[in-house]
This record gives sequence, C-alpha cells and structure tokens, in this order.
Amino acid sequence: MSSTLETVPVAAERPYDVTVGRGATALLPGLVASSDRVALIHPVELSDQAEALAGQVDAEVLLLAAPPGEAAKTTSFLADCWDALAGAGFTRSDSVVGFGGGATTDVAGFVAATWLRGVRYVSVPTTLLAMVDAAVGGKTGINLPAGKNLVGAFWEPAAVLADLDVLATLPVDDLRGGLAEMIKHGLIADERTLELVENDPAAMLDPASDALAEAVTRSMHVKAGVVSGDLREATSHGTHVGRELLNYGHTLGHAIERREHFRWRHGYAVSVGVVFAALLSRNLGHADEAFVQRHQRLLTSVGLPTTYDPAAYDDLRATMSLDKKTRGDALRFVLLDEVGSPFIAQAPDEAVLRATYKELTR
Ligand SMILES: NC(=O)c1ccc[n+]([C@@H]2O[C@H](COP(=O)([O-])OP(=O)(O)OC[C@H]3O[C@@H](n4cnc5c(N)ncnc54)[C@H](O)[C@@H]3O)[C@@H](O)[C@H]2O)c1
Ligand SMILES: O=C(O)C(=O)C[C@@H](O)[C@H](O)[C@H](O)COP(=O)(O)O
Ligand SMILES: [Zn+2]
Repeated sequence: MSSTLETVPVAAERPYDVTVGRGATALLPGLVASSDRVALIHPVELSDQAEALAGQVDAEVLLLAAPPGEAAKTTSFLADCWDALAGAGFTRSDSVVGFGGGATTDVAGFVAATWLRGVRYVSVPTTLLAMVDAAVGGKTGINLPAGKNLVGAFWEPAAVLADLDVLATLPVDDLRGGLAEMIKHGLIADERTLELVENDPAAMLDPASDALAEAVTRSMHVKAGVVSGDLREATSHGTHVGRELLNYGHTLGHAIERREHFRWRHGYAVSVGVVFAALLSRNLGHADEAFVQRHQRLLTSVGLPTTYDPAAYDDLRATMSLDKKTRGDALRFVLLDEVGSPFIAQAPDEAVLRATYKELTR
C-alpha cells in the first residue's frame, strides 16, 4: 500500500487542492498556522479523534461537537456554532475546520461562509462520501423540514485533506453511502470507476484496498473537474448541463430524504434516485434496458437499495417541486443517454413520471 499523497487541483476564484492519501490529516496544523483561533467542528462520534487533532494545532482550538448525521445540518446547531464563535471572539483571521462526514463539512462550511460574512475554511472529510463529493466544490448548507439543503452558500475551502486511514473506523453502511456517489460519478463521467466496482465489489467495501483508493482518486477528479467548469451552477439552465450533472439521481433522492425525516443515509436515497433516473431515461426513449439493469447491478452489488415505497409517489412529487433545478413549475431532471452522456429532461410528462415511479417499487 503506497503512502504517497496525491493532489487534485480545483479551479475556483481562489484555487485550492484536495490532498488525498494515507496520513493527509498531518497537514492540518500548517494550514491553520496563520490563525490565533480555530473552530474544529466534528460529529460527537469523533470526539476523541477531534481532541487528538486539536492537540496538534498551535492555536486556541474551540471544539464544537455536532449531533450525529443530518441532525448537524439544522438551524439549531448552526446557531449554537455562531454563539460559540461570538463567545470565543472569533475574528476574520481565524479559521473554521470541518472534521467529519458530509453533514459536518456542509454545516461547518456554512458556519465559515456566514461568520463575519466569511472566514477561512479547511475541510477534513472522514467519510468516503465526504471525501469524493461533499468536501469538494464549495456547496455548504443545512436542511429545513421542507427539504434538503434549502439554505446554504457557495464557500470554497482553502484546502481539503482526505486521509484514507480514517476510513478504517467508518461503519460499512456509511461506506456504502459513499459508494452511491462514487458510482454516480462513474455513470456521469468515468467508465473505469464502474469497471472497478464490477470487477471486485467486495474490494469497494474494504477501506484498506488499493482498488478503493484508485476509485476514490478517480471520483475526486470527476467532482473537481465538473465544479471547476461551473463553480456556482451558473451555466446550468434550460437544457444545458453544467454542474447540475452532479445532481444525477438527486431529484427523487432528496425527496426521499425529506420523506424519511432525514433519517435515511443520503447515499441510500441517491442510490434509489439514480435507478429512477435511469428508468426515466429509458422511458423517455433515450437509454436502453441494459443501461437500467447495469445501474441496478452496480448498486445492489455493494448492498445499496434500488426500490422504494409504492405509496409514496404523491408526497415525493410534491417535494420535488422545491428541487433547486426546478424553474417555475417545470421539474428538470439530469438524465443520461449512456455512461458519460448527460441531458436535461425539462417538465417530463406527468403520466410518464408516475408510471416510471411504479417500476421503481417492484
Ligand atoms: N456539499 C456537497 O457538495 C455534498 C455532496 C454530497 C453530499 N452532501 C451531504 O453530505 C451528507 C452525507 O454525508 P455522509 O454520508 O458523510 O454522512 P454523515 O456526515 O452523516 O456521516 C455518516 C456517519 O458517520 C460518522 N462518521 C464520520 N466519519 C467517521 C469515521 N471516520 N469513523 C466512524 N464514524 C464516522 C458520522 O458521525 C455519522 O454518524 C448529506 O447531508 C448530503 O446532503 C453534500
Ligand atoms: O456538488 C454538487 O453540485 C452536487 O450536486 C453533489 C451532490 O452529490 C450533493 O448531494 C449536493 O449537496 C446536492 O446539492 P443541491 O444543490 O441539490 O442541494
Ligand atoms: Zn449527493
């Protein structure tokens, strides 16, 4: 197993690097060396690791423990963070660090974006999902009871440190959640990622495997490449596919998360949403049946769900109206003709949508 660190550059107003490899966390002290105070936001489950990390930083460290999972992405935890920063006298030369999964990096990034209208943010993702997706690209935010990520900001990190060693303690179901986004990246842009999963699905569930390390780096390149071309989803409108490409499977996925009161893992909801997108691509006359079946095989091979509650359609359809891709009354879905060949379906026929959902429940 190689211990070299690799760098994935991300173009932005202030370009930054994702550093990936075993031991990458050791770079954190140098990245916050200019700050007198550092807020280290972490999930409560990682309190011991966060304390150890704080001990390596040469600054006053404010440890802020977030509640588990999506409970971190709430107005209540956000307000707690703001109050803590105010109490500690945080200034514009201080830094916020997000050390955790995607829920933590999303809320920590939003704290950094909003405190004094923006302070330095360093992201240290500790889940597979956060490494390949959430920590890269500058989307930050929280959920509301009405829907997923409805409040947030684009705020790029100064650096991202993806230390593959920290995945050793990640529960396998959370590893699966990350695989959903990795498979999504493969479907939208990288055949090789799909081959890695197909060749050895068990290796994808082993954080120590070289195959997973290769897939992680490939996935980061996909994410970095897409966001570098459309930082703020500004070119995503009408039928043009910009950064919205990364939303493949998310239109239905986010609606499922809301229906489950944010207790389902994001990656699991995306997995179901990706199958729905494939079915819709086929039903609108674009992709073929083999394409749909490949989606189902890829996802089930690593233990991800591909079906959902038959009775949920009306509720999910109502929630999808608040999807960020929606314009006016027109839903917009990112779909694929084939691997790596996206298009936008605008306001698809409602009867087709309903019939497609029916197929998802079998
Ligand atoms: N901003 C973006 O571009 C973007 C992209 C994709 C997903 N997301 C968001 O990311 C979130 C999902 O992220 P996630 O799947 O990482 O979930 P998560 O952050 O809820 O983490 C999953 C669980 O693993 C625990 N954990 C984290 N690291 C661990 C480790 N190393 N060892 C043991 N336990 C660990 C967490 O405390 C949590 O209980 C969703 O809110 C989703 O909307 C954001
Ligand atoms: O980075 C993006 O852009 C994405 O769409 C990546 C998604 O995997 C991620 O879940 C993102 O948070 C969704 O963003 P949203 O704008 O649909 O809330
Ligand atoms: Zn996602």
